[in-house]
Amino acid sequence: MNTAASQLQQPQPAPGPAAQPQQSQQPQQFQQPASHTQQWAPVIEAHDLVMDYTASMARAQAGHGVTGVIPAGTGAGYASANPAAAGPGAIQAGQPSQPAQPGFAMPTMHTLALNHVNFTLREGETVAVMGPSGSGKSTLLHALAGIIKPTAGTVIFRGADLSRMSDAERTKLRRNDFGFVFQSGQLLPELPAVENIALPMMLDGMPYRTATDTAILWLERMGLRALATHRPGEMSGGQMQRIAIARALAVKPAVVFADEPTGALDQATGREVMGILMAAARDNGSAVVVVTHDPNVASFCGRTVMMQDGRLHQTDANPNSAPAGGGCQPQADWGWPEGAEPPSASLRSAAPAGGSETTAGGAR
Ligand SMILES: Nc1ncnc2c1ncn2[C@@H]1O[C@H](COP(=O)(O)OP(=O)(O)OP(=O)(O)O)[C@@H](O)[C@H]1O
Repeated sequence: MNTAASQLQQPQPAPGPAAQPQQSQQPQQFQQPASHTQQWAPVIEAHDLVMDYTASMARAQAGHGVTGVIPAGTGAGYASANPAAAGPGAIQAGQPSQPAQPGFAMPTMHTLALNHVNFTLREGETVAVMGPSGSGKSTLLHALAGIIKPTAGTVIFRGADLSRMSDAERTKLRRNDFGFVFQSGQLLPELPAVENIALPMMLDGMPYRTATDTAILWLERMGLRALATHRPGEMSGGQMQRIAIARALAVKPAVVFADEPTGALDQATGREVMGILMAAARDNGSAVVVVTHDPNVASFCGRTVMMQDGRLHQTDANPNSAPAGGGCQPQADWGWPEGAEPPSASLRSAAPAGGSETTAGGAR
């Protein structure tokens, strides 16, 4: 990586409700890495999140807001994808919730994609979300990022309740304070790399020239200066992901949400992309939430949490990257931690009903 470019930094807003992204009219400058001493305050706090897609869709179709209240702790009244994990009174998948009435059957086979989840992300912290397919990982990420409105529960970003924001305010929040990296396909195919990176900055009001100058600096940092005028269709998967990372981080987001960011890459490229993502986020002071099936990807993060059947199970500080309690700690070379015990090893063996610091009403 270009040494000078690797120091690409932006001024960090002070944590707190009043913190706003700073919008410079100059290209970003090279600065010293951000201090992490102020990065322990919560940046996102999620309380008692419930996501019932069926109920939310029904309420939306009926023109109601999403205010459903579902009993905490048991998932009572709802089917579980894993009946053994369902609480007492839970309805098994495939069973109607009401006794059948002659001539009128209305099965409600709801599955809670989020079942009373609590989650705290601290400033600058890096967290991996793992778990089986369908366990609710992406739903959690989308709820934290304000992409979907949970059926119940609250998401607080630096003291502001997302559910109390208008759609326009939430859109602004996503644009200014959050960055997104998906598995693939997030780049606009008709724009060259430099404009793909510049676009979110321009949407935030930055003049074209300043935004593209800043984008060039990011391209240099990514080692992709030569691809500035290339369109996504002319790039490899790894190159596209590096462009996507630059685009996500160029707006100085407080939080980067990454959903399977290496899912379409081979292992070596995935390792490289994760190293770049984490180094850039660290230098930016951005917190990161990574949804992944890959324990090697999770091992880049300070902490791993495990989703199963809509519940968030135990948290596990990754010994190779952060002290207990999480936090973004730079690794020696931002490669795979050598000889690392994947955090998922212990998580995989965790009993679904084990103590959770993140399930509503559950003991830490
Ligand atoms: N838009 C939707 N409408 C209805 N149900 C949905 C929707 N999105 C997800 N679900 C359901 O919510 C549950 C959780 O899905 P989610 O995508 O969050 O799981 P995941 O853990 O991210 O899965 P994967 O690892 O396969 O991506 C699943 O049962 C899924 O079918």
